[in-house]
Amino acid sequence: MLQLENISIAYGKCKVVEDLNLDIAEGEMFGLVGPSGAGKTSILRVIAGIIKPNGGAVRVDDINIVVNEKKRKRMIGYLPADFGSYESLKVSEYLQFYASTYGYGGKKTTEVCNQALSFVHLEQRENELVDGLSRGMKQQLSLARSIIHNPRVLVLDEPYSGVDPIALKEIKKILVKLRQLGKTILITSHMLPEISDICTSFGVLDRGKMIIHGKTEEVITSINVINPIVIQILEGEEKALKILKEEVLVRTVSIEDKRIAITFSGDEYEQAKLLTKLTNSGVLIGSYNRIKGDFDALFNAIVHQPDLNGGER
Ligand SMILES: Nc1ncnc2c1ncn2[C@@H]1O[C@H](COP(=O)(O)OP(=O)(O)OP(=O)(O)O)[C@@H](O)[C@H]1O
Repeated sequence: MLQLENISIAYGKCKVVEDLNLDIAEGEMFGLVGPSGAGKTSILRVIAGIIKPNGGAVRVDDINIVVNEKKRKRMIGYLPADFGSYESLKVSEYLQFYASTYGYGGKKTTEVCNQALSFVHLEQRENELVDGLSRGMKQQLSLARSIIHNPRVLVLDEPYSGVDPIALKEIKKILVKLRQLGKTILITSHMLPEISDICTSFGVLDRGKMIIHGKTEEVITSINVINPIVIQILEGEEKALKILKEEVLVRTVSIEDKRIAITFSGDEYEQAKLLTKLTNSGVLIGSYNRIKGDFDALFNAIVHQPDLNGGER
């Protein structure tokens, strides 16, 4: 539904993104993660029409919104990374201003502003000054601004940035509600753990290249291959080692403290089958677990390791 086609972005001579392709299906919440400077904000700015790409197209339902500004404005809602300062502007005035940029006027303005404010749970704050709001509330207000014209696609640049844990929970709830409404959402973050629980798919961007992407479960499974399975053998260690060394999905085998650690490239079914094979051959197993590892470590491993999708880095 939202397609980036050979997108290239450069600032002067500095190429930030080159020939990037991405296809996000309708209703997906796609998380774009990557270290600082990877090019996430630049990509969102291209989709939002803030900057023009040096090459390529951004399509929503086959309409190239890089050239069709009217459709882009109608179809895209954007939450920028920087909130900015709005001295002496009340919450209601802030939203009314953005509503007017979408052509709303009179009663309709009040209606869309109230709807957006209530969607992000800020209806009690309409008379407060924008600059007096907490960072979390500012992000909620920014979300209200991005949905005011009821766009089909939302591009959200680090909506959790700088917010406290309570606000983070609140914002996640709002995002899930938007996903349930069928919005197609592209959200950026520095950290995979922050978004992996709400995104249906995600990609990791490093130096302008998408080094891995896909459905969240699939990506997590493929990332998981770098985590070992640790097997505690109570009886039959020799037999277990023989089986494991012959198993094609087992990449490496090492022994530590009567426990065998293997790197295993199979999914959870193949993992279960291997356990059955071991026990059926008489090996007595005390425990058999895939070390989960934390997402931070996984993220660092992907960003600093060769491309798991097989592409060039
Ligand atoms: N207006 C600009 N002029 C020159 N260079 C820029 C400009 N905006 C971004 N860059 C450079 O482009 C690269 C990508 O920046 P971008 O902000 O897109 O990355 P990012 O992944 O969003 O990083 P962060 O997570 O820190 O926001 C960086 O090297 C940055 O310094």
